[in-house]
Amino acid sequence: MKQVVTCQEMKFCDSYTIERMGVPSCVLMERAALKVVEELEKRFAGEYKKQKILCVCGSGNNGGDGVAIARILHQHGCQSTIYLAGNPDHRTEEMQRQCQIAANYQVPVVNNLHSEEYTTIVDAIFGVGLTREIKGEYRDLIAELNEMSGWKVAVDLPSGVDGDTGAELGIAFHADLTVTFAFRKAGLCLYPGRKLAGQVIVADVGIYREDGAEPKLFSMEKSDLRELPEKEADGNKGTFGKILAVAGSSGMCGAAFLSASGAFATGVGMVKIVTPEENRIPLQTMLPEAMISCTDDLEKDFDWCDVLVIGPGIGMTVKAADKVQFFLKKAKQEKKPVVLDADGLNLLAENPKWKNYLDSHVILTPHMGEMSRLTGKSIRELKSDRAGAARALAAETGAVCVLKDACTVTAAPDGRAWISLSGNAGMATAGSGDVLSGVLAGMQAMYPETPVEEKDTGFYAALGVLLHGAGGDQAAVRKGMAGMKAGDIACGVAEILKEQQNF
Ligand SMILES: NC(=O)C1=CN([C@@H]2O[C@H](COP(=O)(O)OP(=O)(O)OC[C@H]3O[C@@H](n4cnc5c(N)ncnc54)[C@H](O)[C@@H]3O)[C@@H](O)[C@H]2O)[C@@H](O)CC1
Ligand SMILES: [K+]
Repeated sequence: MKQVVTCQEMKFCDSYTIERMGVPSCVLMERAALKVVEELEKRFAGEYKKQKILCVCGSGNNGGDGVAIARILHQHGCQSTIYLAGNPDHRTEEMQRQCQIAANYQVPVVNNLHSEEYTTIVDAIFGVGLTREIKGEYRDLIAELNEMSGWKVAVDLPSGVDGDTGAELGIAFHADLTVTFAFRKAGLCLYPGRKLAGQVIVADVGIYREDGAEPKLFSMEKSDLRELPEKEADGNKGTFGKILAVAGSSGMCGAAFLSASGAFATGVGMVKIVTPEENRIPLQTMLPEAMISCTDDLEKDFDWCDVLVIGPGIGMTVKAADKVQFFLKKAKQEKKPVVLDADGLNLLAENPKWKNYLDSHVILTPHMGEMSRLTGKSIRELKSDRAGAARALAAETGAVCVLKDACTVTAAPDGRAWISLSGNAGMATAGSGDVLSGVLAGMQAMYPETPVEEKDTGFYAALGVLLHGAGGDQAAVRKGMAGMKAGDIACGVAEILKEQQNF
């Protein structure tokens, strides 16, 4: 789990290091430039002298980094060239200093992008200082750079990417590699910024969080799966968790099957599916390991379980609504963990009073459409700030919000949020969310000894999202992104957990 920062937080860390700790700004810039040069030279390897590198620099400190990069490459014997964009009168003090040093070393400066064919283009136009939509000259410049051939490297952020939301502010540089400084910026984790950045390297330039501020935003990578608890050697099917999946309706038993499969993949002891009678035979045939309950004795089913999944394929009938309300109410009274998914969320949107049943024991798993119904906001608005939207719903309801999208954000009511870096486009397939609901329930069951009020439900949910994404990546390796189906994700989850075991 790594800290992720907003542009404002990054600027604060910069100025804290410079003003409070007394590290000169030009020292940080030199380190930043050296780190980018190191990455460039790794790639150039033996072909070093043949490289023709164009560093395109803006008038802020991102531009200063670019000029310093060109100068260091020049000193190393590379053919590097500077292109200066923007108004010279707007240059920061650091940028002016870098221009002067580069002039002292006679680093070539061009004012025509096409005076030569370049092997590498370095984008140092805007970094965390980008504040508004890119227009006019800068827009034309970035469009032209995107048309040029050569390896594309962005300094700190691809110019045009909003470092907080990942949005493209008018236009953005399309990078193959982004070397970002000190911390990954949120906009490099969220789409489209994540795609525009290419490979991301976080470089240590000597800027740390030393002000004692609590980090609030994190990225989750596959290596974080080591946080998963080990399976107790002396456990039994009772201690490994009993999941109740309130799922499926007439003609919709697949959702129940997939949700239960997701739960089983995480290693839970038992799964019982509460579903209409007509689903009994298909479910028992497909998944004989699951117990099926088709009675109206909901009280008994509730008492049996440790964790509930409510909603996959349940439909929007009055009967379904009664069931959802019953289980939500009981879970609130008895503090049992709940994953509320799919039609469970649509029913919640239709019954806003049910928000009284929500608390930190509940995980809401809306996709963008369900989130739009729950909040009344348009999908466009939600997509413009995914982390903000997830946090707002968590704060409003007191529940954990897993906002599902190409990059899923999990937010806890206390303001912490986690962005998952696992997963792939092949997971945008029917039933993928049903599997996730079961995986999330399984994650909550992995900590049977911890009372629900002490459980870090948000973090476990974020781990579950990461695991589901890693399972999807595994499925893509085996079946391909086009051919993989939701059931393959559940198998992938089991395989990932197998990798974690020392067996
Ligand atoms: N000493 C420091 O503070 C360090 C800064 N570093 C670099 O400095 C960058 C931040 O520098 P700055 O704060 O100067 O910001 P930037 O260099 O990112 O850009 C700021 C400039 O762009 C202008 N601008 C913003 N949006 C615009 C738009 N849409 N169209 C036209 N002009 C626009 C601003 O008015 C300002 O002149 C970081 O991303 C990083 O690359 C690194 O060298 C590490 C140390
Ligand atoms: K840049």
